[in-house]
Amino acid sequence: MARRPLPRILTNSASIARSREFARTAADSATDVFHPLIAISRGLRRLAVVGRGRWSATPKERRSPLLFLVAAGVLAVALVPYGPLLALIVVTGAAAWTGRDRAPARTGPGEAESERLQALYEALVPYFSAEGDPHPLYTHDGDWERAFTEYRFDDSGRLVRLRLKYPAYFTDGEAPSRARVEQVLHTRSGRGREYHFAWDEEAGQLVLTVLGALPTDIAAQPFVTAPGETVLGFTGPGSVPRTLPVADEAGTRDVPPVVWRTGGRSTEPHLLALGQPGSGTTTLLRSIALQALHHGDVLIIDGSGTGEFAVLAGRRGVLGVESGLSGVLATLEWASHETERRLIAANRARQAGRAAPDDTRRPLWILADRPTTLTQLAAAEGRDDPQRLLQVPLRYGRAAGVTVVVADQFQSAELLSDPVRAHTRARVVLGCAAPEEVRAVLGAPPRTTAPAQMPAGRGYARLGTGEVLRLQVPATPDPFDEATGEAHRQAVLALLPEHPVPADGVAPGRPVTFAKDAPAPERNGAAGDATVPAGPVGATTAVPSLKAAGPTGSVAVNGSEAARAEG
Ligand SMILES: Nc1ncnc2c1ncn2[C@@H]1O[C@H](COP(=O)(O)OP(=O)(O)OP(=O)(O)O)[C@@H](O)[C@H]1O
Repeated sequence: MARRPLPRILTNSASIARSREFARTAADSATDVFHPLIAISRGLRRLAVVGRGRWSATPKERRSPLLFLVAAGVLAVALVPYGPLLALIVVTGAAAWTGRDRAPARTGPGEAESERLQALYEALVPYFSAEGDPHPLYTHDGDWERAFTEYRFDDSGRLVRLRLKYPAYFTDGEAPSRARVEQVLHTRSGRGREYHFAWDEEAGQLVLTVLGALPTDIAAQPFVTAPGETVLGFTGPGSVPRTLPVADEAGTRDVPPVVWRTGGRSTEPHLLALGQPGSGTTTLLRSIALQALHHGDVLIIDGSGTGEFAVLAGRRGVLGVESGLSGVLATLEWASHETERRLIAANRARQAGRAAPDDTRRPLWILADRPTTLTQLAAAEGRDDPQRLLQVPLRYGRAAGVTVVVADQFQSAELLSDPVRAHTRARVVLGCAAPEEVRAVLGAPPRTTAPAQMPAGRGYARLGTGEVLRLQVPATPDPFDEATGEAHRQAVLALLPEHPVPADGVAPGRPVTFAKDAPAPERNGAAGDATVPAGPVGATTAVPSLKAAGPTGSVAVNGSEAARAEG
C-alpha cells in the first residue's frame, strides 16, 4: 500500500524550526507574566510542607486543643468585617515571601575566573600601553574590569567570549599589530579551540568568541539548492544568512552552507581549490561533480591519474574522465571549441532577436584535478600545456555556461597558469595552512584561528571579495576506495546518475574520445551524440577569432545541431 506523505508542515524543517522558536518565545513570555503566580504557588506549597511538619511533630494529646484553636481563629476571622479578605491578603503575602527565589543571583566572576581575566589583562599590557599615557587603560597591577566589558565562561571555567576596550593609539589598522594581540589571546585563553576575533575600530573594541567545531558528519546528499548553486560545504552559525536542511542518521537539521553561484550572472564563475596532500581537494571536486550532474554535463581531468573519479566514467552527463595527456589535450581542445561555439550561437540568436538555443544553455563543467602534473608532463614531452587550453573556457565560460574548477596542491601552485589564477575568483584552501598561505590564495587572512586538529575536507572559502568563511566539505569519498565506510559509499552511489542505455550496443562506461577529426564522440546522456571540434585546433586560443569565426569556424554540436548543419 502506498504510504501517504506526511503533511508539509511535518516535513518542512524551516517551519518546524520557526514553530520551535515561536514556542520558546511564548514560553519565555509566559514565564515572565506568570512569575508572581509561580512564586505564590511555590510559597503555598512550602507553607503546606511546614504546616504538615509541625502537625506531625505535635504530640497526639495536644492535637485536639490545637485544632480547636485553629478553628476558633478561622471563625473569628470569618466574623470580623473584611476578615476573609484580610486573611487572603496575609496568606498571599506570606506565600509570596516564602516562595521567592532565594538562590542568590551570581554577580561577577568567581575567584578562578577573576584570576584568569587578570592574567589575560596583564598579558595585554605590553601591547595596549604606551609611555606618556596619563590615564593608561592597561597597566601592570591595573584593574581588568575597566578594560574587559563583557566576558563569559563555560561550565568548565574556560573563557568563551570576551569583549575588551583598547586605547585609541593602538594601531588596529595594521595586520601585524592585530596578529600579535590575537596570538596572545589565543594562547592565554587555551589552545585547541577555534577563536574568532572581531575588531570594531570605530568603538576601539575587540570581541573574542570561541567557535564550535564544524560538523564533519555531513555526507553527500541531494542539497536543496536552486539551479546554478553549488554547495561547497558547511560553515559556522551566523557566518551566512541562510541554512540548508541536511539529513543524517538522527534526522534532519539546518546547517549554514557555503553556496557558490555559477552561470551568466555570477561574479565568481570559476573556482580554484588548493590544499595539502590528502586534505580533500579531490573529494571537493567529486562533491561538485555530483551536484553539477543534476543540471549539466561534466568533463573530468584527473591529473593525478589515481582513478579517483572512475566511478563517474560513463555515467549520464559525464562527457569524459581523462587522465592521459593525449586524452586530456583532445578533451580540453573540444571544451575550448565548445565554449566558442556556444558564444557564437548565443550571439547569433541574440542578434536575430531569439532566445539562446537550448544546446548552449546546458551548463558544462570542466573539473581539473592536479592539472599541474600534466603541465610538467607536457613540458617534458614537448607538447602543449593543458592549462593553455583552459584559457578560453576560463575567459568566456561565464557567458557560455561553462564553469571551470581547478584543484591542486600548494606545492605546485607556482605552476598554475596566469589565466587560471586570474579567472578563478572563487577560492578554497583545504588542510593545514599558515595564515599567510591562506591570505596568498584567498586574498585575505582568515578571521579565525585554525583548529588543533584539521579534519579532511576542512579549510576556508572565499567567494570574490566576500568574507573568508570556514568550510567543511561534505564527506564524498570514492566508493571504489576500500577504506570508504558503507554508509558513505551508499550515499555517493545513490547520487550517481545512471549509465545511459546503450542504443547502439556500446557498452556503458566506454571511455569517450575527443580526438581531432575523430567521428562524433558520445555525450553520455545528452540528447544525442556530440561531434568533435571541426575547426582548426590551434584556433581555440586565438581569442580575437571568436568574433570572426563563422559557422565553419567552430565546432562541437550535439546531434540535432549537427543534423541542422548537415542539412
Ligand atoms: N570532506 C571530507 N570528509 C571526510 N573525509 C574526507 C573529506 N575529504 C577527504 N576525505 C578523506 O581524506 C582522504 C584524502 O582525500 P582526497 O583524496 O580527497 O584528498 P586530496 O587532497 O585529493 O589528496 P591527494 O591529492 O593526496 O589525493 C580520503 O580518504 C578521503 O575520503
